[in-house]
Amino acid sequence: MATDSLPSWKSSLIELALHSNILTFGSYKLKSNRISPYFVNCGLFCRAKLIRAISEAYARELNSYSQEHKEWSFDVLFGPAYKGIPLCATTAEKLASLDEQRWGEVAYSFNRKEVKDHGEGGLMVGESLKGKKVVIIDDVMTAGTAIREAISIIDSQGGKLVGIIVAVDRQEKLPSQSEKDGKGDDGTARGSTIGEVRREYGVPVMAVLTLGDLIVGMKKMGREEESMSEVAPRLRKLGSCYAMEAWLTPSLSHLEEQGAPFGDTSARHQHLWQAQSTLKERREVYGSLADLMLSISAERTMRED
Ligand SMILES: O=P(O)(O)OC[C@H]1O[C@H](OP(=O)(O)OP(=O)(O)O)[C@H](O)[C@@H]1O
Ligand SMILES: O=C(O)c1cc(=O)[nH]c(=O)[nH]1
Repeated sequence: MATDSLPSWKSSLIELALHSNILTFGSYKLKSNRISPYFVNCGLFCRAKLIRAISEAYARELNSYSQEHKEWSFDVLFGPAYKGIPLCATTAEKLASLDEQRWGEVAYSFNRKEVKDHGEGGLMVGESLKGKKVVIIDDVMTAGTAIREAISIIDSQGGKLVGIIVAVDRQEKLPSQSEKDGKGDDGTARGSTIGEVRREYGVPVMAVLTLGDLIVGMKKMGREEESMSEVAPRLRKLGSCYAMEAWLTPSLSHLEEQGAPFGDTSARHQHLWQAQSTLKERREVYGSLADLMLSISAERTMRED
C-alpha cells in the first residue's frame, strides 16, 4: 500500500517533473479517448539534467529488479516510437554505468512509425530483436493499447518479451466495452491495465512512479492544494468512477492476483468493500482527496446495489 514516505530520489524526480511542466494539471484527451485532469509529457525530459534524472531512475528500477531476480535478464531495451526512443538509448547507457559487467553489452532498439523505403530501409532501428530477450521501455500506460502494439512488433521481429517498464503507472482501469465502442466509461468494476498486462503476458511490469507517488510527492512539496484544487472538481464533474477506480485498482488487481473470482456480483461487491477499507486507511494520508474518492465510491456501491 502507498504511504506518505517517498524515497528522496522519487521526490526530486517529481519536483523536476513539476518545474519542467512534465506533470501538468488541466483537461487532457488521452490516446484512449479518456479525459484526464492531469498529464505526464515525457517528451519534455529534453534537457540534459532531466533526461539524466529519468534515465537513471529507469536504470535503477531495472537493475534492482534484476538483482532481486537473479534468473531474470534481458538483451535489448525496446523503446516504441516516438517517446520511447530517447528513453531506450539513454537508459541503456545508464545501465552500463551502474554495472559495467552486467550491462556493458545491453543494446537498444526502436521502431519507426512509417516504414523507410530507401537506404537500410524497414521498420526497425538499432539492435535486431531476433532471438533476443526484450524489455519495453515507455513513458506511461493508460489503457495499454500502445504497449500491446509494441508487443506485437517484438513478436513480428522474433524477439521474446521478458518485461515492461514505464515512467508513470497512471493506475488506470482496463477499458470497458462501452469505451471501446466510443460511448464512454460504463462504470463497471474492472481490474487495472497494468495488472491485466502482467497476467496476460506473464512478465514483470515495472513503474518508476505511480499516481499515488505523484500525489504523495505533491503533498510533501506543499503543492497538494494547488494540484488538487485543479483536479478534484474535474473528477467530480466527470461523475464516473475515474478517480475511485484509479485508487481501487491496485487493491482490486491485488485481490485478482490472489485468484479471487471477479465474475459474479456478490464477489465484486466484497472486493469493492475491501478496497474501500484500504481507502479508509489512506484517509489520513490523502486527506480531502481521499474524502472525495470515498464519497464517489459510496455513491457507486449504492448504485450497484
Ligand atoms: O496505454 P495507452 O492508452 O495506449 O496510452 C499511452 C500511450 O499513448 C501515447 O503514445 P503515442 O502512441 O501517442 O505515441 P508518442 O510516443 O508518439 O506520443 C503515450 O505516449 C503512451 O505511450
Ligand atoms: O494516455 C495517454 O495518452 C497519455 C497519458 C499521459 O499522462 N501522458 C501521455 O503522454 N499520454
